[in-house]
Amino acid sequence: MASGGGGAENGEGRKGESVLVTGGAGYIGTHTVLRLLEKGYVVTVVDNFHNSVPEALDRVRLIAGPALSSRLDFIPGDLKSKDDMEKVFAAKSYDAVIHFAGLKAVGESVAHPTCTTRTTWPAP
Ligand SMILES: O=c1ccn([C@@H]2O[C@H](COP(=O)(O)OP(=O)(O)O[C@H]3O[C@H](CO)[C@@H](O)[C@H](O)[C@H]3O)[C@@H](O)[C@H]2O)c(=O)[nH]1
Repeated sequence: MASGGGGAENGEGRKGESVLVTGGAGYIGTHTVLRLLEKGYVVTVVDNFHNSVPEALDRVRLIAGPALSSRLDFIPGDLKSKDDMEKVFAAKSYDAVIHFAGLKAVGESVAHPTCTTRTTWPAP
């Protein structure tokens, strides 16, 4: 997160700051989203469920409870699609982006090297 004011430096988070989490339905993503909500951030997840399921975000909402979940938005989207990304950035402004929507399985990267590269280093 950017520095300057607030309590982010001592681990308190900055209430109301908006964070976009790509791949927020994945393993590390869901844990991070939950922690961000607990810290007071407004969180938007973009994910195409390439390697996860919608129920993962349902479980985050269940654990977080209705109050914290009211600060969680989900936008379906593919990082390789310029149209999808324009929708994500038209929806609101973000104070920070955390990029977890990477493909890193060795077998998949050997079988589909172009797709892996374009996803992990977004092309649009
Ligand atoms: O083009 C893409 C590609 C991926 N994703 C999403 O990005 C997320 C990536 O999450 P995941 O595949 O779970 O990766 P990690 O969170 O890095 O977790 C991986 O790495 C962990 C640490 O090694 C392991 O414990 C997990 O089992 C393994 O899934 C998933 O929701 C995907 O659907 C997209 O949205 N778009």
